[in-house]
Amino acid sequence: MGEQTKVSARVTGQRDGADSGAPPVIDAAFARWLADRAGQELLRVRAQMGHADGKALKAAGDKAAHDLLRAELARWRPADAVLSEEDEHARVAWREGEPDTVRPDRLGASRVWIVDPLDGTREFSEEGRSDWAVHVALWTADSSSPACLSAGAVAMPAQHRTIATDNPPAYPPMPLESATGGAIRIAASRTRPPAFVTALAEDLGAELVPMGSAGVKIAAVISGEADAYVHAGGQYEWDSAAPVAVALATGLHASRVDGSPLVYNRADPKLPDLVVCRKDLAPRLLAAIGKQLRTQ
Ligand SMILES: Nc1ncnc2c1ncn2[C@@H]1O[C@H](COP(=O)(O)O)[C@@H](OP(=O)(O)O)[C@H]1O
Ligand SMILES: [Mg+2]
Repeated sequence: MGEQTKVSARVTGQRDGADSGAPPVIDAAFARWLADRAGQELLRVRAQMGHADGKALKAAGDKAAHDLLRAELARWRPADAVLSEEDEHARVAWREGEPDTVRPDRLGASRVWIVDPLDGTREFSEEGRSDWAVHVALWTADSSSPACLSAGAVAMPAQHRTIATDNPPAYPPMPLESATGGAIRIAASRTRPPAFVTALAEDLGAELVPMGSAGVKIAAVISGEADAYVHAGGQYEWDSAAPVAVALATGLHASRVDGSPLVYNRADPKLPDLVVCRKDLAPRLLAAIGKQLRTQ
């Protein structure tokens, strides 16, 4: 009891000390703290620059959030590797047979932070839109967590909310409209939806809900505003790692569109498709997607 009290006091003390710069020691709470910090920085950049030059705003936001995440990870988790969308060589795949000198250090690491400093970059640059997010996930080689994602946080600062694995939202999401007879609501990209998504919606009698940011769409499934998120045609590990960590922690289904598992920290960071939904909906949705893929 005494030891327990001491540990909680230390953790609480560090959390309380966030203003003085000390973040939580527990990875999931640290992920939330970090995503929130980057989110506040993005709000500051947006307020300071305004929306007159969207291209400059996107570049400034990406850089500010990336620099903050990089600096805080180097300071508080110096032994861990990082895979970030904004790193120069992040999109380049390392292949068997290439010299070890070009192998990214994350491939031999046991702990890798997979971060997207600004997901929904396009929406960030558009005035009045709140569908953009900061993603912070921790991949751990020996983790018993699904997909080896041992922590994750998605901050949606313009919506004043953050979801994270330190306090995963309840399952199942409410309201269960599709489970009670309403049409299934499928969240999909506003600008690059899967080629088959309209035909899929027609087949299922589903309603499409266009939104920006993979994190925001998965958060919509977690909160019950949508029943599923379906994506195909291109994406990278950082676009889904953090929200998938939270979705899996709440008990939702998350997989590739062919039903195979999502795998992170691979040599090639491309992870072009996924589906996130309630477990009871997964068999029906995957069967309908399979039908579309076969007719493409
Ligand atoms: N066909 C594609 N190829 C590569 N990346 C894609 C893609 N479709 C979506 N994405 C990425 O997935 C994220 C969510 O997309 P969307 O908002 O369209 O749903 C975005 O990340 P970024 O904003 O971090 O670049 C976007 O770039
Ligand atoms: Mg992204």
